[in-house]
Amino acid sequence: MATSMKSCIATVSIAGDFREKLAAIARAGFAGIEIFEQDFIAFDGRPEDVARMVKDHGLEIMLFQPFRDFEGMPDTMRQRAFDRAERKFDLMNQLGVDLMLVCSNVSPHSLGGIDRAADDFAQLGEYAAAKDIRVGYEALAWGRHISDHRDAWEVVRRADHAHIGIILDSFHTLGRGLDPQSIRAIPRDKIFFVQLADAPLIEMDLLYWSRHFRNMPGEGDLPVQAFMQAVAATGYDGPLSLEIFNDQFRGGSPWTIAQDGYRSLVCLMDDVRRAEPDIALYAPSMPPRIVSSGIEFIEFTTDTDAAETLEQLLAVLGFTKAGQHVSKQVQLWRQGDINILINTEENGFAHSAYLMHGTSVCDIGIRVEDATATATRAGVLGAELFSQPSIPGELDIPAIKGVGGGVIHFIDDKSDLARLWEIDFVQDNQPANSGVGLVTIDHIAQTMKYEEMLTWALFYTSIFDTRKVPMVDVVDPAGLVRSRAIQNTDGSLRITLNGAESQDTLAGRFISETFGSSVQHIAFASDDIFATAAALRQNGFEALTISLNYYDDLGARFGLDDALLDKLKAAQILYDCDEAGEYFHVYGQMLGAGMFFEIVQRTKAYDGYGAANAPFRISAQKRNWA
Ligand SMILES: O=C(O)c1ccc(O)c(O)c1
Ligand SMILES: [Mg+2]
Repeated sequence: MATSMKSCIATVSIAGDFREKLAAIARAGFAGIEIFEQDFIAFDGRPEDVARMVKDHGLEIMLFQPFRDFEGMPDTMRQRAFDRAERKFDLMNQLGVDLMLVCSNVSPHSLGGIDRAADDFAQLGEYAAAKDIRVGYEALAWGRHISDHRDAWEVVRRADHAHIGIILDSFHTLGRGLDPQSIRAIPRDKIFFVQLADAPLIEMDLLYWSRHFRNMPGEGDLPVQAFMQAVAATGYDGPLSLEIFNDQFRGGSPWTIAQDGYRSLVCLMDDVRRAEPDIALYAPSMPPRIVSSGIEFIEFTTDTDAAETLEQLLAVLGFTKAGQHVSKQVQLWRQGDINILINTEENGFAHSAYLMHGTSVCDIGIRVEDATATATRAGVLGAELFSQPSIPGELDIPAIKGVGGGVIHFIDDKSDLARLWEIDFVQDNQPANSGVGLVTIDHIAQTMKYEEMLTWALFYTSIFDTRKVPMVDVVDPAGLVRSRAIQNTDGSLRITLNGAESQDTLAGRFISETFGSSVQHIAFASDDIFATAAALRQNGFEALTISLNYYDDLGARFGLDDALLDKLKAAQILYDCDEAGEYFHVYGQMLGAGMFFEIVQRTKAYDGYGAANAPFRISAQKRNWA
C-alpha cells in the first residue's frame, strides 16, 4: 500500500518547454508526470536524456500516452497496430516508464464489438508482458465504438490479461453525464491509472470541449468529487493525475498552473476523505475549509503625502482616526465595524508594496474561527506563509501571501488576536465623529488578468468555506471584463474577482498602472443609503455622476415611482432588484490609478452586486476621469 499520495500531472497541462514544465511540476510538489508523446517528440534529446532529466527533478514518469486507434481494426490493418505498439514499448523501456494509455479508437476503419476489442487487448497484453509493460484502456467520450467507461471495463474484463487494465478519466465519464457510481464495482487492481479534470459547463462538441476547456478539479462545474469518491471506494491507491487540456494554461505561467494543480488535487482528496471517512486515503491532512465571518481590516500602504489625501477622503466618508500602532507608522481609522489601516512605514512589506504599486491595499485581515488552523490549511494547500519581525509584546498574527502578492492576515476570537486593537494600537481619545452610517465591509473587488481568474477563485474556494457565483460579463466601452463573486453562506465574506481581457478597460488600466495591485474597490454597507447619502453630502462627498438616461430607463424597467426615482437621481444612487430583494449603490470619485469606494445597501435577501449597472458605472467613471 502506498503511504503517500501519488500525485501526477500530464506534461500537456503546463506551458513552457519540457525543461520548464519539469521544473514547475517538481517545485509544486508532484511525485510524477504523464509524458505526452507530443512533448517527447518535440524535445530534442534522446529518451535516456529525458529519463535522466525527469529523475534529476525527483520525478517519475508514471504514464506514457496516448496510443491511438488500436483496437477493432479490420484484419488487413490489425498487425500494423501491434507493430506500432511494439515500437512504442521499446521507446517506453528507454524512457523508463511501464504504463501505456491506449485511448479508444476513433478511426472510421475501426470495427465495433466488445469481443473483437477484447481479443485485441488480450493479444496486446502478450506483447506488453514480454517488454514488462502494462497497458491501460481509456474510453474517449467521442470514441467511435467505445465511449463509456463501462464498455471499456467490459473489454478489459473479457481480455482477462494481467497486463491489461482500465484507465479512468473524470472528463470522459462526467463530460458525457455518466454516473460515476458504476466505477465502484471495478476491482481495484484492474484500475491502472486515474486521470482527473474538471470543466465549465458549456454546451459544445465533446472533443472540442475536452481539448480546450478542461480545468483543474474544483475550477469547473463537473462532479469530480463524486467521481473520485467512487474511485476511492474501490480501494484504488495508484497515481492521481491531472490531465488538463486548456488553451489558457498552455499560455500561462508554468509555475502558477503547476501550483494550482497541486492545490486542487490536495483539496479534492481532502474533500473525498471527509465525504468517505471509512476509506483510508493518503493525502496530506489539514483542518477543514475555513469558515470566515468577514473582513476585520483593510490596510493601505502609502507615503506621508498621499496619506493626507487618503485621510481626508476617509474623513469625508465618515471615518474617525481611532488609534496609532504601538511601534509602526500605521494609523487606524474606524467607522461601525470597519477598520481601515494606513501604513506609511519606510521599510518592511508594506513599503515594498508601495514602491511597487503606489498607494494601494497591501493587506487584508480576515476574521476566522481559528487563525492558526487557517494558516495551516492554506500552507498545506501550497500558500506561502508570511511573517514579519514584530517587537516583543506585539501580536504575531498568522498570515499568508495572497495570489496577487498582497498579504492576508487571519484574526480570531479564541486567542489574544481578539484584543488586536488594544494590544497593537494606542487608542485615540478624541470622540468619534458620528459617521455617515457605514457599518461593515460589504465586499472587496479584486482585479486581475482574465487568465488569472481561475487561480484566484481556486485560492479562495480551497481555503475558505465559500462558493463561486456564476460568471457575469461586464461591458466596458473598451472591452469585456468578466466578473465572478466568491462568497460565504451568510454573505459576511464577499470578494468579487474581475478579470480584464483588454488593457484599455478600467480594470485593465488599473492593473497595468499599479503594476498588478489587486484591490480596485471597496464597498461599505449602510443600513440606510439615503441617510448616508445625505450625511456624505454634508461632508462634501462628491458622488460619481450617473447619466440621466440611466434613471429614465430605471423607471421604465422596474416601474419605480417618481418620488423614488427623484431620490435616487438626486443622490446618484444606482438601483437593482430581483425576486430576493433590492440593491442600492453609490460610487465615489476615482483615486490615482483607478481605485474607488462604493457604498451599498441590500434589502431582504438580495445577494448580487448590481452587475446590470456596471456598464453605466464604468461609462460614468470614464467620463469623470482624466
Ligand atoms: O483528446 C484526446 O485525444 C485525448 C488523448 C488522451 C487522453 O487521455 C484523453 O483524455 C484525451
Ligand atoms: Mg485522459
